[in-house]
Amino acid sequence: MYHLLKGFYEYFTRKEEFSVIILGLDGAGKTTLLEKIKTLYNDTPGLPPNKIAPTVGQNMGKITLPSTILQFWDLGGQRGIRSIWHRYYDDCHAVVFVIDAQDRERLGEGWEVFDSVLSSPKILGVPLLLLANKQDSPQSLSVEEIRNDYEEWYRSKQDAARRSYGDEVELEHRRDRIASLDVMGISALEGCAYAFPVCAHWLTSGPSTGVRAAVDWLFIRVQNSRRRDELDSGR
Ligand SMILES: Nc1nc2c(ncn2[C@@H]2O[C@H](COP(=O)(O)OP(=O)(O)OP(=O)(O)O)[C@@H](O)[C@H]2O)c(=O)[nH]1
Ligand SMILES: [Mg+2]
Repeated sequence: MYHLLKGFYEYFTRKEEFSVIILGLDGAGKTTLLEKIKTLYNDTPGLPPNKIAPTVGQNMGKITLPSTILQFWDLGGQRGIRSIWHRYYDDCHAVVFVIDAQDRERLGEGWEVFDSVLSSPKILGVPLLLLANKQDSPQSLSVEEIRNDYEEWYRSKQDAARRSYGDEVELEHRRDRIASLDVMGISALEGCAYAFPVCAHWLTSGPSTGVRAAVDWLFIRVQNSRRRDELDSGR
């Protein structure tokens, strides 16, 4: 009887684990974000920003939410390290792509890399969140400007492809994904989502809203896509 009850208890209190990969160019703020998430959700705080070095390989962090464990994989963004990203695609349940919204010079490079992630067949059905980081900096582009910049970049890429190949088929299936793309503004450094000129969320919910809102988004989206998978497989 004890074992039966224990089995029931374990079954009903078990936590499902989901993997989230954090991608983006070097210097975008991925590790700063991971460490901020650890600080906000775990008893042991993450590393302070001044102790964070460029990532050579990967960092991992886990947080526990109601009925769910999110396991984050923060992958190094330097050019040579990006070639290992695809190894994580098969087992991930969500992708976060971090853009440095204050580094206008590297936006084009960022979009090139983002676009190759977005169109990778292995993660076509996986929830994807674009984070416009460094919103604490006055030089940063807003969420709207970041979205427009990407759409403009995408349009010119499409035009170039049409001119070269007269070919739209390959680009076409990405259109839906881009149309439904969620973009959020955060400051991984401060944890806050800034609504210029002051952080509106800060006034209502404390200074950690931006990063928390991103984690909430991930929590909801991985649950929803799991339910869809269950329905598809008739469970
Ligand atoms: N102002 C500001 N600076 C930030 C923010 N997030 C990160 N940074 C700074 O950006 C720099 C790079 O941050 P990292 O977290 O190491 O960047 P990364 O994306 O992990 O870089 P790689 O490991 O090389 O791929 C550091 O100097 C951070 O302090 C932010 O929200 N605001
Ligand atoms: Mg890093």
